[in-house]
Amino acid sequence: MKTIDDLQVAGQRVFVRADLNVPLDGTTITDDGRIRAVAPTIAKLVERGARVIVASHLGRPKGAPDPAFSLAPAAARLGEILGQDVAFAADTVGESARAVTAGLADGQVAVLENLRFNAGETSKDDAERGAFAEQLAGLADLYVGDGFGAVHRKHASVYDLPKRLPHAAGDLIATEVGVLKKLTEDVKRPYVVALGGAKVSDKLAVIDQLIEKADRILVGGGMAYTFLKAKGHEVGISLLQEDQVPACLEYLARAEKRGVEFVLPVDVLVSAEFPDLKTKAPAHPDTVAADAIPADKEGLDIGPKTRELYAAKLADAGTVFWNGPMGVFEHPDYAGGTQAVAQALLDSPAFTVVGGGDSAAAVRLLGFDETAFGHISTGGGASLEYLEGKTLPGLAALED
Ligand SMILES: Nc1ncnc2c1ncn2[C@@H]1O[C@H](COP(=O)(O)OP(=O)(O)O)[C@@H](O)[C@H]1O
Ligand SMILES: O=C(OP(=O)(O)O)[C@H](O)COP(=O)(O)O
Repeated sequence: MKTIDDLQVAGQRVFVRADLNVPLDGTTITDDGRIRAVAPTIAKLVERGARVIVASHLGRPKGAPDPAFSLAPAAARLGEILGQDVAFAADTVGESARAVTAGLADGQVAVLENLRFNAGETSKDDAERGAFAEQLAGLADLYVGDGFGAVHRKHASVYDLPKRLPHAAGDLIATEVGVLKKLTEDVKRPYVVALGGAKVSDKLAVIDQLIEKADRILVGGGMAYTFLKAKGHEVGISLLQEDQVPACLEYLARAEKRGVEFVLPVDVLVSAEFPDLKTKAPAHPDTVAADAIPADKEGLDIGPKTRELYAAKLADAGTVFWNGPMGVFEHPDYAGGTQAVAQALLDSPAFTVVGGGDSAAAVRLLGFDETAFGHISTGGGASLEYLEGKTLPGLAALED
């Protein structure tokens, strides 16, 4: 893979595909880790006299503009971090984007509006994605891929655009790949993978391959309920991927056959309602055994016995990869499971990698020192698919 050092960037319009998909409370960024992670690449390009065009997705808007998913707050934060004005285009490839990018002088930076306001960005149709990539290519001379959190997506700005412009990997991608590569080549055992979070359908599939690589798999967060259902338990109104119940049964059986320890929650915190993340009003959850979730309740965190069990399963690890919060950590009543697992990682002698936008944010928001972990990755799904051994579209496109 070429790096920025292989490109002559002075005076050139350089398109940087970043992952500025940060957690927001309205228009307030609650954790800016992903912006800080890509800022050094942008600063390097600025210093070398490039005209930098930064693009990213934020959230999952439905292919049309939606003010709730505007990148304007992220652009403003990037300006503060860089210590210079950052222009913002009110669209991605329209009149505003053309005017703002054409007006850039050497060393100036612009951020485009959310890529996913355009249906072409995420389209499954190659021609539709290609047409959008052509429009993006018209804005720039060079491409730098540095949105590690999105390299597992076969999207126009990630996969099709680098095929149309001279390209290189940014410094964040180079660092992320360097650390994860070590985890695939030289892993100290026992290798424990902890999975949680809410992107259940995406991430259940990676377990298929992880069974071949890990010694122990701990499942919490929204991921746990499809497994509990597979074991025949009532899961109430918890997050559930019904169509993957048979796959979960197969994973459990295969893990047992291969001697991989598969650990599920033994107790959970439940409530009839999803908590109010804005007011953070007390939620008064009940603690119930994992095989006794009431039909009208939803599991929102792992319970105290599970926290102890998972801490014990992490204590003797040689390597830990953790993606996905153990509960709805954004509310204090459901942050305890995530807090306990983060603390167990710090207490274990293992080399620890925490991956994912929300997982990394959780670690910082719960007050942990991020430098105490081996590596905090900006990508959750991306790291998991890398560790699975999959070819990632956004990395393959940079290698071509
Ligand atoms: N039991 C649960 N039910 C619903 N949502 C959950 C549950 N546990 C965790 N979550 C949510 O998962 C989200 C993060 O999931 P995900 O995006 O998969 O993680 P990451 O960004 O770290 O890869 C958080 O917003 C958290 O509130
Ligand atoms: O937040 C992200 O991934 P993650 O939750 O797996 O860390 C990336 O920005 C990718 O977003 P997507 O899962 O909507 O494609």
